Amino acid sequence: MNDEQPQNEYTAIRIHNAGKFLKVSKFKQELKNNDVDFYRLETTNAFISLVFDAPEKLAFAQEWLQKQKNYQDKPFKLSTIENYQVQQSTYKPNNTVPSSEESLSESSEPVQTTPKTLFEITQPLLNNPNELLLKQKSVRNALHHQLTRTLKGQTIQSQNNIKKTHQLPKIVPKYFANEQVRKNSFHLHEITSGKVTSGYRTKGEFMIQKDTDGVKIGSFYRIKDQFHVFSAEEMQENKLFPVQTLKLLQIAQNYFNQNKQEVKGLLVVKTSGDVENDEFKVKQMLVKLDLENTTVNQQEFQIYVKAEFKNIFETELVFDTDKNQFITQQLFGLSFRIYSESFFQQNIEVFQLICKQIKEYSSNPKCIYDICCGTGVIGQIMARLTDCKKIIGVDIVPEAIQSAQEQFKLNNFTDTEATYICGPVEKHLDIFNDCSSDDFVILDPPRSGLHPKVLKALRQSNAQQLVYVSCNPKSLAADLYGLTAIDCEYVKSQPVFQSIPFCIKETKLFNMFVGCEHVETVVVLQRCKDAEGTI
Ligand SMILES: C[S@@+](CC[C@H](N)C(=O)[O-])C[C@H]1O[C@@H](n2cnc3c(N)ncnc32)[C@H](O)[C@@H]1O
Repeated sequence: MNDEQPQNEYTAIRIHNAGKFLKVSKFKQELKNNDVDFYRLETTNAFISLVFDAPEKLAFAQEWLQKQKNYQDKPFKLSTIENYQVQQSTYKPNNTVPSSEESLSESSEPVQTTPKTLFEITQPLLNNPNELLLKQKSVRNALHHQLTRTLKGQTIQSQNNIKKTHQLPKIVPKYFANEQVRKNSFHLHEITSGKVTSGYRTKGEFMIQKDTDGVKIGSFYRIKDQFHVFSAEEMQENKLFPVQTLKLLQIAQNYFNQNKQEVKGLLVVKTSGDVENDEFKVKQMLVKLDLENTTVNQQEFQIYVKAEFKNIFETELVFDTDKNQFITQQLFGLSFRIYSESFFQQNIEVFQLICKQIKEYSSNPKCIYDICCGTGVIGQIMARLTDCKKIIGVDIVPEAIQSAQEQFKLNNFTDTEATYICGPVEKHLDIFNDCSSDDFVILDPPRSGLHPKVLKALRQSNAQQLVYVSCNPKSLAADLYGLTAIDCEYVKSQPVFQSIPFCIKETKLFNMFVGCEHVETVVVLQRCKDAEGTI
């Protein structure tokens, strides 16, 4: 593989639909065994991209791919991008643009996008006119694929560190066995988008490295421990981060360029925005610098950037020199403190649309369960919007719980009681013991989804309605199976669920991550009438 950024013409290939048919690790191994190096390998839900610096390398990859089983009948599709230029944007694509959802079906031609820089390869849907259609398709496929496998008795596994392999269900869930119901549940005909399409990302993580070759600031896309190096132009081209984030990277780069010491670390930049106005404005930033093996004086760096920022942007810049630093985000008349360690939603505008949608599903709840609550934002917003008098929130991150508690006090909830618990929800299952049919349970887990014990506790509780907010359709499908299956052996170590299952009432998509392949899915689940899964 090339260590340096290439300067000449290259050929990039995209393998569409690869996820289903191609084992990426095997492909990489094959390339490696044959000394075929490539500049970049990017895997997304929609496709895999590679850049080769010689035609014979591309030819080898193509030939190997052609030979793969299934290639001829249900293939992954291949598209090549000739004369791909890394530095200048001279590539004029021969685009194949599907005009409707239909044309994105399995048998359709591949969708080509227009990569102008390597950075665009890492953000494959940036400026793609078919972004929304592709996202719908990818979520639907992920959900269908996982659930269909389950129905066939095959094991399904979610992408996580908790192993969730479903065993053959004893009784096929009646609910999913009904083709019509299945279709309706996942008839994801639209994605709700916001107006803001650039500069929306409230958090960026960037590697910083200074060695004998100079300063590199890059993204997390790593190949064999190398990470992509931004040029100044490429940084400008990155449409996802607010301009202040990019300026901060430049300031950091200049600073470390002038500084003699070697540096290796991670720069985390968080911003809060005000999107009630039409224009997305970055109000505050929080910067955390984790430096490894370095002699650089952290304090010096912080003071420097702070001063620069005050002058240039008049932005209040807060440093995480101690654990008590935070930035503040206003939402629905409430404010939330974001500490460096706590999660906060990446796209504030779309998050507000999600909250409004969740509100539609609730009807005067007695208690709101905010599971994986982070800074308590969803639970507190829902409590305010529904005038609910009780909140129970759980999150594993102490700073997030600290923030939730502080905010609850500062947000002037009168006559409302809140209990925030710090720890993994799977270790606090007793909170579901008192759950009643009037309560509203909101689940917003990390990408890995919920622990099987949580699903089991929910099924055995009296909860009637759940809202599941997910950023990963794979773990969502696995968890939906656990919540809706009539009777299944979840994992060998878990007892068989013998409780009334939930059924899926509605599934909605939100374009939370514009330009990237990720999408936020909100699913409403309703308790079935009986253990047989009658809806
Ligand atoms: C997608 S975020 C949602 C946070 C919050 N609901 C919000 O809207 O900002 C997922 C949250 O789950 C928390 N988390 C991860 N694993 C957890 C676990 N086992 N138990 C409880 N919380 C967990 C993370 O700390 C993170 O705050």
